[in-house]
Amino acid sequence: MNKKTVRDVDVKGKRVFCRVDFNVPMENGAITDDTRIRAALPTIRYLMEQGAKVILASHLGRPKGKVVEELRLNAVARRLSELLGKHVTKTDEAYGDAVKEAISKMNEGDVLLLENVRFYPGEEKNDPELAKAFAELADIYVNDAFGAAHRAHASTEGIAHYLPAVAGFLMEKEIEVLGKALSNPDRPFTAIIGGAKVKDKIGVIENLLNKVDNLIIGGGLAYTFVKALGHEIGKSLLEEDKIELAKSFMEKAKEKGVNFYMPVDVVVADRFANDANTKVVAIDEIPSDWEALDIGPKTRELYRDVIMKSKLVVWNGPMGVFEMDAFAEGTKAVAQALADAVDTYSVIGGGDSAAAVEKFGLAEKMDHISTGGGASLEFMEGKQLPGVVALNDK
Ligand SMILES: Nc1ncnc2c1ncn2[C@@H]1O[C@H](COP(=O)(O)OP(=O)(O)OP(=O)(O)O)[C@@H](O)[C@H]1O
Ligand SMILES: O=C(O)[C@H](O)COP(=O)(O)O
Repeated sequence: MNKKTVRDVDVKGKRVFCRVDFNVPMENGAITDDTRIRAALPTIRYLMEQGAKVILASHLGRPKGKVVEELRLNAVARRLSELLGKHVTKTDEAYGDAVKEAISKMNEGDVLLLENVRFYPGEEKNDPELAKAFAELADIYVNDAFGAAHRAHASTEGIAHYLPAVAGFLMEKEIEVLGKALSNPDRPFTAIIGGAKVKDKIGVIENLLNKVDNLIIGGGLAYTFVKALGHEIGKSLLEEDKIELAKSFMEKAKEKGVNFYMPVDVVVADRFANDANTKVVAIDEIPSDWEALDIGPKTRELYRDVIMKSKLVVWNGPMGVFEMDAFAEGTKAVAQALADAVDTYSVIGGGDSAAAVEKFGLAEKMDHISTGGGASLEFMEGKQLPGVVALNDK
């Protein structure tokens, strides 16, 4: 990475504004998955050990510029205190006099967590005044929030214009792993694209078609491709206006010599429910009043085979409705194949695929699980991430 990192600055005794992505899933005020908090620990611990005064900032959810009580970061501060084995002070605001006062009391190695930065309308508007108010709190800016690096917000982009700005370890690792996959991949290089909608994956498929040896399609978006081939897809997900695009992707794959894999069989259901009646049918035999909610056993085997023969696999989006056990087998099979393929470097592109790997207890077996859903998608589309661009060059 051609950007400066925490290793390139002297943080001893300095106030460091460190943007992290603590946008964790919560249920009834409790954190249900603390992966993103754990992922930021190496940077936080490093800053503490180097004698910095660590001021952490994050968003949580989408409060749209207003205070939303359930989206305060109090539970996050408690969890972080437990993980660090050290009290983390939490302020009820993200800038201003009370915050400055709290920071003035910090000793070297102390950690303070600011309130949800999205409680302020200026955050998402990247308001320079808010960016300046954040910058006033610190001497150095560290961005370790890869998950929010695709957002040009005051705490992810704006602030970098007013302070020395460097990347944290998580940001560095994410950019290096995903960057290598796109610029210098070990081959055969396979991308597995699933999830709900073609619309969300257009850019990724377009970009990856120029880079991969194999492109595997699964999930709800596969059925627009199946339809494009002229098959009946019953009540399966369809984006009518993307059929032509799906055709053009398949043509482009042929031109480029990319092996394009689609489901050969599927699990169909008579309704969208875990206890629906289900059966496995060939891809050209989907009954008109049923919907395909998972890839079938032959497809699982085919995809496993491709994964096993690959040196690098990037996976984004589930193969079926994995939240329901009845339609989780396809996603599980892909996760299991990646876990079994010890010579294959596996990169999980965040979001639902990361949640699925976690759910199946296979997270430890993956080489890299991105903490960014949208951010890793945009990166794989070949876009520049504003939160990275704004950091100081080496
Ligand atoms: N065949 C299918 N029919 C309907 N829904 C499906 C099907 N296959 C997968 N899904 C649903 O797609 C959803 C995931 O799609 P989405 O595009 O949000 O995933 P993603 O690419 O992992 O996104 P993100 O990374 O932003 O979380 C899951 O909730 C899953 O249930
Ligand atoms: O969960 C994420 O993908 C990041 O935290 C960014 O959140 P956002 O999509 O609300 O900007």
